[in-house]
Amino acid sequence: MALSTPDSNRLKLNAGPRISRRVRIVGKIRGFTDQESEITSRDSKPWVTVSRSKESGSDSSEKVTISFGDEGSSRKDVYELDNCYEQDDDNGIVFSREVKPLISEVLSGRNASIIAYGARGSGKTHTIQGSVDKQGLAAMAIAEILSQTKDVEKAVVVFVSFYEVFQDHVYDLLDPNHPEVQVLEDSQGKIKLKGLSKATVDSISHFHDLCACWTAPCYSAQKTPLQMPKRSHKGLMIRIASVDDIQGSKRPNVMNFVDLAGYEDSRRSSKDGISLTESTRINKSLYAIMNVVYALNTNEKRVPYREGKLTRMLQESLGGSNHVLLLTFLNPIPCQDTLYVASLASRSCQSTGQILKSSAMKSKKHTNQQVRLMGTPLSGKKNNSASNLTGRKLFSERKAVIAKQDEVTSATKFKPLSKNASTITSSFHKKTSQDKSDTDSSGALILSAENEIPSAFKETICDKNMEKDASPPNKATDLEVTPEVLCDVKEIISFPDDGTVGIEKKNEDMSIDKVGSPPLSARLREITNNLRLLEASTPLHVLMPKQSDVSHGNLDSCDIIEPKTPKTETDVRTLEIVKYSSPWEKFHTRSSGVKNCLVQEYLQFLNTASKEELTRIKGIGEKRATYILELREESPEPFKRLEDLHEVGLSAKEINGLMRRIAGQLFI
Ligand SMILES: Nc1ncnc2c1ncn2[C@@H]1O[C@H](COP(=O)(O)OP(=O)(O)OP(=O)(O)O)[C@@H](O)[C@H]1O
Repeated sequence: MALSTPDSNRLKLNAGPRISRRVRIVGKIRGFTDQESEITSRDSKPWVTVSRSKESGSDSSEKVTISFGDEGSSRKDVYELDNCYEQDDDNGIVFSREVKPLISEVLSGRNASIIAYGARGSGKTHTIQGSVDKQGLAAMAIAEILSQTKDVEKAVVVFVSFYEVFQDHVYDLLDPNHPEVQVLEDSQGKIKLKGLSKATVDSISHFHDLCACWTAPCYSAQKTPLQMPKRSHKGLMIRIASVDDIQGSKRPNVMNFVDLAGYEDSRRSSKDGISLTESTRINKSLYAIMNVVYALNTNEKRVPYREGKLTRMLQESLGGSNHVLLLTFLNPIPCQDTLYVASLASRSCQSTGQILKSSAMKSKKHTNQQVRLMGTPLSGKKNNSASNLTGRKLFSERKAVIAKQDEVTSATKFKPLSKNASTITSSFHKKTSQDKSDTDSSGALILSAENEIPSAFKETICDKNMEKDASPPNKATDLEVTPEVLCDVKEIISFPDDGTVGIEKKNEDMSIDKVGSPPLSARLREITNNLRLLEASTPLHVLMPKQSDVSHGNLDSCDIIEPKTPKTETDVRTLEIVKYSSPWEKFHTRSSGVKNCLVQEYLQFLNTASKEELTRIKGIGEKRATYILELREESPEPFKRLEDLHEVGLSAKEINGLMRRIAGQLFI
């Protein structure tokens, strides 16, 4: 439509360090509730602290770090965000600094989305929807839009739609019957929301009246009242169009407000008594959002919109030159879920699209290493302590495990999974009376299966010694050899006909221009790996013939003279020559290998076995087996690590017990 051109009236949202990232990630620490105020003494140190660089002050163009934990605690977890609003900052401040500039963008022809993400009870609803005595961001935005469009030349119409996404089904909240909304894609790839009502808004009081449906109980598609879903995503879609544009069937500009369901570790028994399956699904949809955020911020070629209904629905507002603001809400009192939420948000915040973009073009694997490095939490400044977070893939739930200093450390890797693309095209001709919105009746509906499975994080255990100093990711000490790096190492070995081991190709990736040049640690890593390979291919010592053999002029001795590579043990994972200092060490190392093998076999079994076979394993009953099959439908290989078994409700202790039983059975 373009109420004005996209480039006019540009706000400085992407200025400075954020230039290459599409999603701005901003924290907001919830204010204390009355109850919390009572139990928290005035003098006690806050659990969440925000550190700003001296130069930036409260300037929102500089990044901030947030840290969790007591001042005196030996463990302090520190994360970086684009900005963070503190407990006393009210909705008005967040609106004027973060949302208002986006309104100008929307009126300039772009779309914008404000997404509230956080643990349960972290203040998302209070900020987005508001409360009886405090206006939320959504209402403030409507008031501002109405005010800014009041006097424009062309008459402008503002429509609103309210919806709820519950268990991956979208419901129209404006319609009292709450019918299901279908998310369709036309032949041009445009998203159509079939069945989503819209209402024009001409005043803020009118908006408040309409808004009531946001908090009203939900009904099923069969029009029977459902128990109020406690954890669902709630959205407001504001569409702004000039009368001319409506007549010309131009698409309106959109501003979305999404109040996501609160994140809660699904292994904890929920207060609402919702089932594990439900809880896992909710979290999965949150991961879908975070995967999209990550992909956008790292300039991934493919953004996994299809991973969730909500991401699919918002697809057109999230990509391209549109703006996304991820408001990450933080509980002010110790909360494991908040740590997890902060770590995921921070991971997307640390990614530097520019570096990734150029390196990704040249070497995807190399890029993966960078993402892994960048996903490592920062070290605390105050006590200079390590703050290490167990990596986790985004599409399945993980408990936020904060490893202690000097304990096993993990780095993360962004691992794209591949799946064969397939596209099924079918015609969609039905246009029901329910179709109140954008559905194009003539459009062919493309039901394309996922071209890709969303990227995922994978845990990588690093060398323990490397972590003694939890250095920033680009320190040269990051020269650990992780399994992922080893994949690269294996790839660069070629075996020419002459039997020599060649090291080639990969160094080409290093010849990247200045802008996109990989960090020093990546280059050093590459060099070190190459050196290791050279070392592995070079005999440690050469067996020389005994003098006496030569002096006897025995022709056979020529065979002995030929230098031979000594028989050494090569670690298949690291391709390094392994020297064991004792039989115990050898036994210990090798039995770990056996253990890993068993784990892999077991995971493969879970990924492929039939229901009957699954139930033969102790600890997997009928219900769990059914759930495993359900998970396999959603993702063909849901179990990649033992920790993935948390998905089916097994605790770490139970997983351990299970593996012990399996190992024990081998000796029966
Ligand atoms: N800034 C604030 N000051 C004081 N109390 C607040 C503030 N923000 C939220 N609260 C209170 O905290 C509680 C949880 O807030 P809210 O319902 O907004 O959280 P939520 O993140 O939306 O929760 P859920 O994930 O369960 O939907 C409510 O009682 C709310 O009144």
